[in-house]
Amino acid sequence: MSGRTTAATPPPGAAPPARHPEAPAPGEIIGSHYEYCFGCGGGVAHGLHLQTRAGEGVSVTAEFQVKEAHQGAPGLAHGGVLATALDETLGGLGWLLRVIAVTGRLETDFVRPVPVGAVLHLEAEVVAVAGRKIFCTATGRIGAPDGPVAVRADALFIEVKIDHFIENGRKQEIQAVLADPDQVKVARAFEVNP
Ligand SMILES: CCCCCCCC/C=C\CCCCCCCC(=O)SCCNC(=O)CCNC(=O)[C@H](O)C(C)(C)COP(=O)(O)OP(=O)(O)OC[C@H]1O[C@@H](n2cnc3c(N)ncnc32)[C@H](O)[C@@H]1OP(=O)(O)O
Repeated sequence: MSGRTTAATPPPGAAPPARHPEAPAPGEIIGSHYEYCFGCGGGVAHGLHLQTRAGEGVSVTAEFQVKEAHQGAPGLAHGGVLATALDETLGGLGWLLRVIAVTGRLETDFVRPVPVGAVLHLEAEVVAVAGRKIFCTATGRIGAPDGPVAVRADALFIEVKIDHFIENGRKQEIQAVLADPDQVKVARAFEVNP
C-alpha cells in the first residue's frame, strides 16, 4: 500500500539520467562530503557513518549498521533515522551526475521494522532528470543486498550551487569549511567540471 503524490514522479519529457564522464568508477567509495554530516561524517559520534559506493549507470549503494543510539521503539531503528539513511544514500547520486543537489521531497515507505544490530543494505538510482529536478528512488534491505525490503523511497532532489550553503548555513561552520582546503576541493570539483 503506497499513497504516492505525483511530486516525485518524472513529468513527460524528462530525460534519462546521464552518468558524468568523470563520475567515480563502479565500486569506488564516494567520500564523505562533510565531516559533520549526520549521514556520512566521521566527526559525528552517533551519526550513521554511511559509506557510499558508486554503482553502474547512475546508481549508488551504501550500508548502514543500526546502533543503539538509532532506536525509536525498544530494539528497533527509529523511522526518521531510516529516512535519513535513504536521504543520505540518495544524496550520493549527485556525485555520479557531478552536480550538487539537495532533497526537495522524500516519500518514504516503511515496510518492515529494522532491529538494532542489523545492517541495512541501501541502493539508490536516478530515474530521470528535468532541468534542475532529479527524480530518484532508493531501497533498503535487511542483512544482505538481496535481503527483505525494509524501507523504500521516491525522491525529488533539486540542483543547487555552492551559494545555497554559503547563503543559508550558520556563519561559523561556513567559515570553518571555507578555511579547509580539502573541503573546498570537494565543493569546487562540481563547479570546475560542470
Ligand atoms: C562553502 C560551503 C560548501 C560546502 C558544501 C560541501 C559539499 C556539498 C555537497 C553536497 C551536499 C549534499 C548534501 C546531501 C545530504 C543529503 C540530502 C539532504 O538532506 S539535503 C538537506 C535537506 N534539504 C534542504 O534543506 C532543501 C531545502 N529547500 C530548499 O532549499 C529549496 O526549497 C530548494 C533549493 C529545494 C528549491 O528552491 P529554489 O528556489 O532553488 O527552486 P524552486 O523554484 O522552488 O524549485 C525548483 C523546481 O523544483 C520544484 N520543487 C521544489 N521543491 C519541491 C517539492 N518539495 N515538491 C515538488 N516539487 C518541488 C519546484 O516546483 C520547481 O519546479 P519547476 O522548475 O517550476 O518545474
